[in-house]
Amino acid sequence: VKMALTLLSPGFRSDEEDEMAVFESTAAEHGGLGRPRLPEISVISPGLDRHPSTTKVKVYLRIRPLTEVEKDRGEEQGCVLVQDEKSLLLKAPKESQNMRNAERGITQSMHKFSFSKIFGPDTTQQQFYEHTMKTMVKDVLQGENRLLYTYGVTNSGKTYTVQGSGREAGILPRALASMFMKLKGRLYGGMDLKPIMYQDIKQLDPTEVKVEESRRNSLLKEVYQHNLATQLEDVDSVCLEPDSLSNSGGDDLKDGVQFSIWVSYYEIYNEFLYDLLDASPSMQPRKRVTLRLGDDKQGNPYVKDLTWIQVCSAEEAWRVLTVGRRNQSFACTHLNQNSSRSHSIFSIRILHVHPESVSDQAMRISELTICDLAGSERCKEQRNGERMKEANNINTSLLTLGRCIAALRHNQNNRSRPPQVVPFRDSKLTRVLQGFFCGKGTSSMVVNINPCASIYDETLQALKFSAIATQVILIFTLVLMIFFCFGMSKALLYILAGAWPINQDQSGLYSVSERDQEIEALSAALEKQKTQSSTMPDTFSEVPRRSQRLTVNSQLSSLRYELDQCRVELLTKTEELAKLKTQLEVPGSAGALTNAADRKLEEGQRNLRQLRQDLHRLGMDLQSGERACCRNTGGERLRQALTTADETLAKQDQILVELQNNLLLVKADLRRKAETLVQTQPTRPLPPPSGYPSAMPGSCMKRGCAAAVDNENRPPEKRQFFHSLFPTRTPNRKYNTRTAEEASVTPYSRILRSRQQSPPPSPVPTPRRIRGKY
Ligand SMILES: Nc1ncnc2c1ncn2[C@@H]1O[C@H](COP(=O)(O)OP(=O)(O)OP(=O)(O)O)[C@@H](O)[C@H]1O
Repeated sequence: VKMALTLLSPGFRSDEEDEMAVFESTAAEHGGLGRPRLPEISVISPGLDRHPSTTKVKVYLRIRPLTEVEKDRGEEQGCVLVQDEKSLLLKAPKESQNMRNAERGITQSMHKFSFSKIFGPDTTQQQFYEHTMKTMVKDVLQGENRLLYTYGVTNSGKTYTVQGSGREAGILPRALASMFMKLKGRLYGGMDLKPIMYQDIKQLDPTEVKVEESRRNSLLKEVYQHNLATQLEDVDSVCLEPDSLSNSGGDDLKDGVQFSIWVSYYEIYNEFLYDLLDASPSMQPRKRVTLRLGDDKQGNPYVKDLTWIQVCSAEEAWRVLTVGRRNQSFACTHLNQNSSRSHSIFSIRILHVHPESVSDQAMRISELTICDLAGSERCKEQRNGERMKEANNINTSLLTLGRCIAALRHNQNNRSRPPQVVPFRDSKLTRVLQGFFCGKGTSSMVVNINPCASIYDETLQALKFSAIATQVILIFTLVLMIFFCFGMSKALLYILAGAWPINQDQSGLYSVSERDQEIEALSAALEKQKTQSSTMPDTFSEVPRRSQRLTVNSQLSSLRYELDQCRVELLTKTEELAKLKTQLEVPGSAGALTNAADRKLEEGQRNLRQLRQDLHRLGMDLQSGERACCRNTGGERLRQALTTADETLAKQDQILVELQNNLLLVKADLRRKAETLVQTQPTRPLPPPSGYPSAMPGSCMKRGCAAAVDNENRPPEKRQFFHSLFPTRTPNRKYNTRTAEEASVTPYSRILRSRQQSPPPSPVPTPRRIRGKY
């Protein structure tokens, strides 16, 4: 932590570092978590005053105390540690997602953030007002434009900060009270001058004045008619505590100038704009008329047909706000019973009137806008479809705001490069606030957080988001805006005439040469833009239609939300990585040593790579060898099976041959016996055995026929086939060449001989059957 603080101290930091989120390794070096690769703390600096004179965005942090309910629940709050008035340390609680990620080495478990000023849980409303809003009120009365917006997770104390609760008035009623206190005796009595459009003033005719009067009266009456609780008992008495009364007079106001105060109040709900001061009695809450955005001749955005009410005291102004609150969209979410589901924007316009002068030019207009943003909340936490849709829209517009601020910051930090398009048109919120980021005035951001451990992950995201909102210097973005709105020539005219619509402080920031450099850079950027625009659709002049925007479904919004969160995360990580890289560079002689070590390491790595390649090759060879071996083994098995089958077949063949030979012998024996019988009984010839061809008695052809039958019963082709397969087998011929004596001693011949006494057998079908089977 000490090292991190050292890094943050202005004396040790480069300009670039100031703009970037940085990391510092601390506890890891002392063996804290034992993860050497990731530093334990991420240090994120959202809005330090690098150049106090040019800083335009102040980022305040307010930590609210635990509510009674949260205390009863035993909520831990040790995860939020205020180190000093500008530094905050977040320590991930055990059960948080962040801690789980840290344990996996994906992120850090501790994050350090810096702010313009941190307000702890004990800060009173009065103290908060003194350090944030008080100067803004003064500036606005001097003719400046100021914006303050609150950002944070739902239930983090945004509405409490802006409006207050009970006797604890927030910055808005305090600002109103302070303003009217300062303007005592300096209010313009008439109602004939009214603010319109972006920042114009209209001279009303008597009829229009009457319309304005009746509108105002009916609105103020509503508080009594509907018995609306004003929430704050008596604005004047509550807000103006003794210390704020000191130096509250309007001594610094210009002589002879009178002031006419007008207020407006509207909300952006689900990307629709609603006038919260529309007092039409027939108006049903569900059938509210949506307001549209328009551009004036200079291209400045404004809310069309917005109700502006002239107020003559802080109390009147507060009543107007009370009526507006009645119309605002609230709902019960799982985190807040009375959660604002819309961004509410309360504007106070001050007309600086010279009663002596009849010319409008002599008049000036300034504005204080306080925007209570809806709370960011994870969509997946919402169980109700309507709440889910709201959360999507809230997150989308908040992230567009973040993208705009990031783009503005990028353009400021990279002036030599072509500027990024600032996506003001991507949401209603950024569109209506655009002026404050582009030259109309300055803005401040209040980040509200709830210290409960159970909401740690959301709080961390909100703080990371706020880290993008750093300094936005007006002049550069104003040049850009004029380029986009009026074109190059007019912008140059503005510059050359020295007629920037900026205040004294800002015009003193840049020298003529710096201005020239900017013009050159911008000219180059414009040229590039022109060439691009010839091939691409014009994204600047085409305003997306509302109907088109409405078609974006909630799933898409959710995805965009996730994506933008990832972008924020990526941005932070990239910056952290850059910082780490610079930290890893070793200076001097130690650097030479490390370089040598690095070279050796590289060499070792090369060798290792080579070894790995070799190993890989060997592995491949081994695999193919194994495959070949498998093939060989299979073939061997097959060969063995074939050999066995061959042997079996050979045995069968032998048996068959033996049987055939025996059969032939039997036949020959039979024939001999038949001949003997014929010789012994010449007058009574025996009939030939059945199955033989018709015997021709006494014919010698019968013997020849027997030889033919012998030949016929032999299967030479089959024997040839087996011979080719098993060349070592004994040729059958050997059996055929046996002598009659040899054959006569075979078992068959013995059987046949023993049968000589029995009736002649009928063996003829047997060889046929064997032959057929064979
Ligand atoms: N500084 C504080 N001191 C005491 N109580 C506070 C403080 N800040 C907030 N609270 C209390 O915390 C609760 C939530 O605050 P609040 O309604 O202002 O939150 P929120 O951020 O506006 O929520 P949402 O975005 O949902 O509207 C309220 O009960 C409020 O009174």
